[in-house]
Amino acid sequence: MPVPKAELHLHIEGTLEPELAFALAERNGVPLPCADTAALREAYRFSDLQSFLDLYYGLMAVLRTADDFTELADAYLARAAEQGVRHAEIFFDPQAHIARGVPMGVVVEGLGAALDRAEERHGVSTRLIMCFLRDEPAASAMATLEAAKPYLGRITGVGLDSAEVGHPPVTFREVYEEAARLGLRRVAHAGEEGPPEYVREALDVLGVERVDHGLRCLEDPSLVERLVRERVPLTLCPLSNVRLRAVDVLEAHPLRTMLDAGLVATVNSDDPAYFGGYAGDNFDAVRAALGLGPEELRTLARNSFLASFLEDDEGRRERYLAEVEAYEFGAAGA
Ligand SMILES: Nc1ncnc2[nH]cnc12
Ligand SMILES: [Zn+2]
Repeated sequence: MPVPKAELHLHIEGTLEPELAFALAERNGVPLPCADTAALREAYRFSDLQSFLDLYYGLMAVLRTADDFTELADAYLARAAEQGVRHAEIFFDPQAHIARGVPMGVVVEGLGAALDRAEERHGVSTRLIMCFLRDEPAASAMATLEAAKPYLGRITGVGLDSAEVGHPPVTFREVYEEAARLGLRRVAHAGEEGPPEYVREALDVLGVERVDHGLRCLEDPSLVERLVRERVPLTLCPLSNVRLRAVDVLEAHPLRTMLDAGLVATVNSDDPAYFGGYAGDNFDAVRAALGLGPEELRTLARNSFLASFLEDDEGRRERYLAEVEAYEFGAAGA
């Protein structure tokens, strides 16, 4: 069994495997731009974040009913559990669905049905985090937050994703203030393609508790010092970084540098159907490419639970942490 871990950076729409995309396309009568799953996989060659997002938003058209979302989440949870994920904090992009005529309620109820039985079926505890699309206006994000109000019992927090450069966190100040008033936890993508200044803004203006990616913080030593001092977790996604060309090759990924600097780094899969692997695959890949040893892998697993939003959950975090400390790393998968 792989090391127990929490997955904290996972877009549920990014778990749509080609086989399920074709099955849903047929069921819902939605045309796809590729003839078969092999042709679709061929299209998974990205030059940057935007080239990926174009395909990601296009393929979502197959998701129409609550059952579609339940099936999608259930398939993810099964695969994640196989790779040692014990707790998953799952992003979803409601604006991308509402714009296609799929209402918030369909999405949340559909995902919620899978999450409700995740513990029993897959042994995975879960949280749901609603992301705003930063390349849409702040007013649209605010309307989305309003539309989510009947479902806040199911939603733990808010995030910010989509095309980063040119869309600074400060644009969403009021939306995050309102989210905080509603008692929601706050995270945001920052420093994936955008500058270190966006990471600072996410902390100072949006009040985020974790930074998604945060890779480019390394360009600003005083920011790194602050992230270390304040123990702000970074949810890194190594295979994603290679596929979207944030780093050239996995061997050049700065994960080890970040751990050595004392950053609270975690390893996650982002959009596993598109980037070549789920959480355990990301652990295995960095283990091999960077030569990480058992104690570094244990630190990553420990960090994932420390950085999670599990504290309200009767001792679960402590139980998971105890499992991490007791885990014996072998030669096989992490
Ligand atoms: N890696 C990523 N960055 C920004 N937005 C995303 N939406 C899905 N995956 C994303
Ligand atoms: Zn992401």
